[in-house]
Amino acid sequence: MAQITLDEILTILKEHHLLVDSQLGDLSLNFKQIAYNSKLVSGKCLFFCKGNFKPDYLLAAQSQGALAYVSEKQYDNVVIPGIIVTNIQKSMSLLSAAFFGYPQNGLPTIAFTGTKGKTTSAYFTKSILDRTYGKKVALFSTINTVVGTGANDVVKSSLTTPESLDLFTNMNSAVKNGMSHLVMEVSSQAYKKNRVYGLHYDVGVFLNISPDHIGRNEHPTFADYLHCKEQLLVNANICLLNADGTHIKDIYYAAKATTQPENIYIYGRTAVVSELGIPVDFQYTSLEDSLTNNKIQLTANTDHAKRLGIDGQYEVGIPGDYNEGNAVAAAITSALMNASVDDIRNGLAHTTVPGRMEIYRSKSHGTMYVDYAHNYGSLHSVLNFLKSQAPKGKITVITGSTGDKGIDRREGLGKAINEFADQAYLTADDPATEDPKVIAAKIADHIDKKKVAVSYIADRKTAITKAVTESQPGDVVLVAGKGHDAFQKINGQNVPYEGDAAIVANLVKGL
Ligand SMILES: CC(=O)N[C@H]1[C@@H](OP(=O)(O)OP(=O)(O)OC[C@H]2O[C@@H](n3ccc(=O)[nH]c3=O)[C@H](O)[C@@H]2O)O[C@H](CO)[C@@H](O)[C@@H]1O[C@H](C)C(=O)N[C@@H](C)C(=O)N[C@H](CCC(=O)O)C(=O)O
Ligand SMILES: Nc1ncnc2c1ncn2[C@@H]1O[C@H](COP(=O)(O)OP(=O)(O)OP(=O)(O)O)[C@@H](O)[C@H]1O
Repeated sequence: MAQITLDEILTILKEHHLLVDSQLGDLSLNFKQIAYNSKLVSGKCLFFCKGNFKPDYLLAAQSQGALAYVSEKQYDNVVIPGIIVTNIQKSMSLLSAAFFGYPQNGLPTIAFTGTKGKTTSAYFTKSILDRTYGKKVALFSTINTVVGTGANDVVKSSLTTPESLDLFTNMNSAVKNGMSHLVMEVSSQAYKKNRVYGLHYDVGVFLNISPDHIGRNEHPTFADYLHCKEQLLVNANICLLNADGTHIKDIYYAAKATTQPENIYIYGRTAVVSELGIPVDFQYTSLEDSLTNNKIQLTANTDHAKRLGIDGQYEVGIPGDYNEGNAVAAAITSALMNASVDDIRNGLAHTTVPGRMEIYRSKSHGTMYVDYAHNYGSLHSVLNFLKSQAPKGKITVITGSTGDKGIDRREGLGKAINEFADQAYLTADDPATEDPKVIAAKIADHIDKKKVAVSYIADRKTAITKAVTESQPGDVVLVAGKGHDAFQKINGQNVPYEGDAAIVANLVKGL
């Protein structure tokens, strides 16, 4: 049973130079529960005070049975003793891992980071490894959290990378449920907020980086964003890097600082990483690239890459040329986890990811795509691909941009629409406390209206319906940004929303 003594807590905190003061005396005191939300406290609990915390929460935790609290400051409104630390997030992560007996030791873990492609690559990898390990692969992704094989072991995720205490709770469940591996996404925020502090991965994959998540509540600068993402490599035994992205020099040096070159693998479309003057370990080329799928040739160039024995041709079941790179990352990662070539082949050919390049065909209208693209990098990639595949069709984009975060996305979405679309219906996408019409106007500021017809339709479903029903054979309609999200975030509330995919699926039935 999970538990932790005061002795162990203080030792860990001292070792990591986190302990300021402890008001507890009895070192054998044993905590049977840990929590950071007062609503979840039951008996013999160690309670963490973190984030936008109010003293009343601690009072509530005390009345529910908390024995002590960990905090960066002392609270005088309670009688239970405090353990005062310099960093609550780091402390919570280390103590959560210890409380559950370090579940990561029983669960080989593959972690993906990158501005784009984390979810897709994680799904490709799970699809392959599930074939090798009898569907026993746990998954912590933006979409779902999978900790076992039963229906109740799959839940919708609320964050890309969970809060540390939840992360180790889920890892512990996965181990208890007999899962063989964990595939997880690690966001830059996870490092910024120390949600994965102290966690080491068997394989860490760096997919790409482009400006995103910079602004209030996220990263102050691009350098900070890059630094946070690179922490994944510092904490991985084997590093896998994409040579085709930007900042490869920084990324490679970050990997090399803590990992032997023998355990670093680089993949890319060209034979040499020009910025570094070294060969890629794996080179891939596109053999086919259509609106429905891709075919790639994968070739190992270096000795340690050749040892994995995965040279060959692979079909990739999700369209979009950028998904070829995601598939290659998953193939190499899975080979490192001993997947066979057959499992890689079948896994890549038969993966679907909810809300990522989902295709809906109509009989007498255009072809509709529902995709999660919501910044410049992703919308550019998707539209570039769709335009190359349907050069004569009219391309209509329905999108909005989130309120209260990712402000720079508005310019990026406008630019990508301007480059490739013929028409845009701007609408709401999680406006939070902002006016979606004002957000749409910011996107529209970066679109040349002489080139692209732009209008604002407040209701997202109305905008989608108009675009889909107006489309003609050969046209492409891209509904971008929300995928299967079943809510719109408005003024702190999750307001129920049918979801882009459900709306489009229903519409095409009658067309
Ligand atoms: C800025 C930030 O990182 N905030 C995160 C943080 O919030 P917080 O610590 O301030 O917690 P809070 O929810 O404000 O509440 C304060 C504390 O009071 C406690 N409480 C609250 C009410 C009560 O009655 N009793 C009580 O004890 C809460 O449990 C909490 O511990 O911890 C919360 C979970 O415990 C997160 O939900 C929340 O993420 C915010 C909402 C969020 O969405 N962040 C985004 C930017 C994010 O992290 N995104 C990345 C993906 C980015 C990417 O795509 O790359 C992600 O990993 O998801
Ligand atoms: N390697 C890639 N390069 C550029 N764009 C990509 C790549 N992979 C996916 N995309 C685009 O980004 C969107 C999101 O993909 P995915 O969910 O796999 O990425 P993510 O890193 O998990 O994203 P997010 O951080 O937004 O959750 C896709 O729907 C697609 O439009």
